[in-house]
Amino acid sequence: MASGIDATTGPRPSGDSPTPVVGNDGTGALVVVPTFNERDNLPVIVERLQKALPGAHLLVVDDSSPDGTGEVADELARADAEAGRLHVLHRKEKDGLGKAYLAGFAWGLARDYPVIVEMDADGSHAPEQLHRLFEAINAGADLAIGSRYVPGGELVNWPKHREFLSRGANTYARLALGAKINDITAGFRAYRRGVLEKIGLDSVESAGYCFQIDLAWRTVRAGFDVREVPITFTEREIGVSKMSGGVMSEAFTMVARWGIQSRLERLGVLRNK
Ligand SMILES: Nc1nc2c(ncn2[C@@H]2O[C@H](COP(=O)(O)OP(=O)(O)O[C@H]3O[C@H](CO)[C@@H](O)[C@H](O)[C@@H]3O)[C@@H](O)[C@H]2O)c(=O)[nH]1
Repeated sequence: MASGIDATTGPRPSGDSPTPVVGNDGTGALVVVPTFNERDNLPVIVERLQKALPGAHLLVVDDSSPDGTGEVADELARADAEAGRLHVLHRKEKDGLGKAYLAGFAWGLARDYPVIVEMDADGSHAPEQLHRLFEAINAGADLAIGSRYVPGGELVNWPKHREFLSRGANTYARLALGAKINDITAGFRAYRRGVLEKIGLDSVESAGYCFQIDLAWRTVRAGFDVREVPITFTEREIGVSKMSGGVMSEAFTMVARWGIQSRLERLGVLRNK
C-alpha cells in the first residue's frame, strides 16, 4: 500500500530514500500507555521499556484509576526525573481507551516527537519488540501495526473466546471497509506524527476500543503507507481486561456506518470527506 507520502514532511519525491526517524535506542519516540487499574503492571512495563529502549519517552495516561495507578506513575516519574523520560497525564474519570489515547497524542504533538506509539500497560505487548515497528517506520512506513495475524505473528495464552472475538472483529471490519489490514484492532502501533496532524485528532469519532479501527481506517483513506509487522501478543498475568459489551456495540455500529459511507462515496452519492 505504498503511497509516497512522508508523514513528517508531506509528499516525498519518488526515489528518495527515507530518513530514519527513530534511533536504535528509541530516541525520537513517545510511547503512550493508557492505564486504568494497572498499578502492579505499570512498574514492570516501565522497567522493560527503559531497558529495551533507553532513549524512548513514555507518557502514562491514567483515568483516575481507583487502585492508585496514577500515584504509582507519579512515583516512577519522580524516580526518572533526571533523565526526564517518563511523563504522566491525569484525567478526571474513566472515559474510554480512545479518548485516553487522543489526550496522549495531543500531548505528544504539542512537543517535538517525530513518532508516537500506542502500547498496553499490561504486558500484552512486548517493549522488546517495539524495534520491529521502528524498523518499518525507518524504512518508510507512515503507520506500523504490530500484527497478531500476519505470518510470524503469535498469540500466547489468550483465551479462545477472546481470539474468536478479535478474529471476528477483524474479518467484519475487513469486509465492511475493504481495508487490507489483517489486525486492524491491534493496539501496538507507531505513527509518524504527520499522520496524526493530517488526520486531525478532532475528526476521530469513537471513544472506546473501536478507536483502533477508526484511526487505521482514517490513515488508509488519507493515502498513507500502512505496514504490518508480526508480533507476539501475550495474555496479561495480572489484573483484568476492560473490554465490555458497550465497547463491542460501539465498534459494530461505527464500522457499519463507515462501510456504508464509503460505498456511497464510491457510487458518487456522498462526497469523500
Ligand atoms: N486511561 C484509560 N486506559 C484504559 C481504558 N480502558 C482500557 N485502558 C487501558 O488500555 C490498555 C488495554 O486495555 P485492556 O482492557 O487490557 O485490553 P485487552 O482487552 O487486553 O486488549 C485488546 O484490545 C485492545 C483494543 O483494541 C487492544 O489495544 C489490545 O491490543 C488487545 O487486542 C490497558 O493498559 C488498560 O489499562 C480507559 O478507559 N482509560
